[in-house]
Amino acid sequence: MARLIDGKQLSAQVLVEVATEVQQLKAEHGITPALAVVLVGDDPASQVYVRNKVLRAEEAGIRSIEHRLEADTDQQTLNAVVDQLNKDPEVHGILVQLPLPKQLDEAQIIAAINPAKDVDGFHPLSVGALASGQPSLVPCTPLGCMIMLQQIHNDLSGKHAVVIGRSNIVGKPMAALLLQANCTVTTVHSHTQNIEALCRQADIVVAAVGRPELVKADWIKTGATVIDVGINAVEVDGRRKLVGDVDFASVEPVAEAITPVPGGVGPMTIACLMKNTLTAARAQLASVASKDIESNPEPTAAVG
Ligand SMILES: Nc1nc(=O)c2c([nH]1)NC[C@@H]1CN(c3ccc(C(=O)N[C@@H](CCC(=O)O)C(=O)O)cc3)C=[N+]21
Repeated sequence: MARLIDGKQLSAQVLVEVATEVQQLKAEHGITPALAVVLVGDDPASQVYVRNKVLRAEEAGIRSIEHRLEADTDQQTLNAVVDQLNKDPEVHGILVQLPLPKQLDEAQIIAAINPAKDVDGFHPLSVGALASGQPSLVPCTPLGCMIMLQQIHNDLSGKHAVVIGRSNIVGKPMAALLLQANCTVTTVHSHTQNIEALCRQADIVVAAVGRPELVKADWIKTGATVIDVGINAVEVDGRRKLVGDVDFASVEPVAEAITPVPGGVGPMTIACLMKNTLTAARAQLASVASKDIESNPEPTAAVG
């Protein structure tokens, strides 16, 4: 029996920590961290995400702002919304829900977000900072996965981690974080030969491809840790149900530890979004303070 890494419980712990620090920021500086979410159209996965996000923000004491735009919104209109949020000193985090309707240029919008408010960690500056080991806002899902892994491994040094999938939002930043934690990292994807054999060498498998129950028991080394990022809606006997990228029933007996779906990585993603909003609010406070010092320098002592 594998140890179950309970994302519901662990995310609740993360949220309590965030809530405590949010209260501190309010008490000491009179600042309420605020997170703005921009949702264009009505993608069903994004709807679930927005609903859960509003609930968790409330629990954390974070102010939450929603901008819902029509599915046929044009680039200029979306840019104007982002620009207004960029300039608003009372907004600390901005998240534009992906995927966007196809008339919109995702890369352009992401690059238009003020990097200081980039709580998704998708801005090119955030991506570059993570890749080069500079402090940055880290994408929420990979950050949540790292917190889950820390429950199982005190030290990830020297572990072989196989990341299945190379998306900008999960696979690539996940690989960067594992590398930062001194893992040996292999990223496998649709063009990889012998995926199963590579996975079987892994101490840690992170599955993030969006293919229902792709990873089977014979892909997994006995005693490996398995993190399942997939959230796939499938029909079983005419009912909609959520399954991961891992065939949980068959893999669970082989693994040392495994995350469930639902109740695994999903809730951690949302908790990390709150964590990033707090981090962004603090950094913005510090940056305002340093600008004040620049514009009002201490009078220099008269010499002589
Ligand atoms: N810019 C951007 N950043 C995102 O991070 C982002 C996005 N766009 N667009 C949509 C996807 C989807 N996503 C989810 C996160 C958590 C759950 C989640 O908490 N799921 C629950 C179950 C949800 C349910 O009740 O059905 C769970 O896994 O237990 C779901 C979906 C983040 N996304």
